Amino acid sequence: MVRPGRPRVRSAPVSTENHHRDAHSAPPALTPPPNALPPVRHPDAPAPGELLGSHYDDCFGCGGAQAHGLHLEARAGDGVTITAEFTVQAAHQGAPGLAHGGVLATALDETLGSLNWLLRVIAVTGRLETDFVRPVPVGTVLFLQAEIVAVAGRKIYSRAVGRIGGPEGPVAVRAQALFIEVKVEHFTDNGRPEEIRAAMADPDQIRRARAFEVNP
Ligand SMILES: CCCCCCCCCCCC(=O)SCCNC(=O)CCNC(=O)[C@H](O)C(C)(C)COP(=O)(O)OP(=O)(O)OC[C@H]1O[C@@H](n2cnc3c(N)ncnc32)[C@H](O)[C@@H]1OP(=O)(O)O
Repeated sequence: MVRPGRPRVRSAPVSTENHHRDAHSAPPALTPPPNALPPVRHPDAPAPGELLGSHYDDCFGCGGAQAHGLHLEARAGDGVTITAEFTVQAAHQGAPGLAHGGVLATALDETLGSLNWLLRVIAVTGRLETDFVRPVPVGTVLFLQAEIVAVAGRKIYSRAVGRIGGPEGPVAVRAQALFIEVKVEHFTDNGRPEEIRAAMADPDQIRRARAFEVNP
């Protein structure tokens, strides 16, 4: 019998690739190749415990000039690790009272991006895979821990976890990422000229360099 109403949705055959991975294995593009090396902390990297501070005032992730930004604060850890925190604000909602998934992905991206400062290389996100494990209410402090796993040429493999409330809190989000090292021209050739000019004109050499994550 054919029933009226909405057409039935037939499911198309789906690749089984992701279903056969166990919970801890990375997909191929996020798995360091055999020639990958352990990351090396730059000798001038911030000391463990030191706040990294915002790299750019207008950064949505960490900048102070973004009223509705995350204002994420990252702190260097031991080795090539960092911790970071941000408080979910009403402006970050997706569903009522809950953080938007894209905002949580931004927090992971920003945290993982900040990690590269410990290597002192300029790198951008090539791939970011996120697992959303539990909902995150407005008002929550999301506590993030991130580490670089390996480096292969220009490719930097890293991962992060975000917990509710603090380092012992329940896991809310996880991510694995591949960052790609770039030259400063990546920004100067592609960014809108007015912001590039303003950043380059900053007399504070360190701030100017960090706007593009350049080794000062
Ligand atoms: C306190 C201060 C901190 C500062 C904290 C700063 C935080 C900043 C915010 C967080 C970071 C961001 O959001 S950054 C913004 C979001 N990201 C972007 O806008 C990037 C847009 N994409 C691009 O511009 C480009 O696709 C690049 C640069 C990623 C790659 O282009 P390319 O330079 O031409 O390099 P290409 O030859 O294609 O790739 C080099 C190698 O990487 C691999 N590769 C490249 N892309 C991918 C990919 N998506 N997935 C897998 N693999 C990839 C290639 O296979 C190749 O491997 P092999 O053949 O060598 O093996």
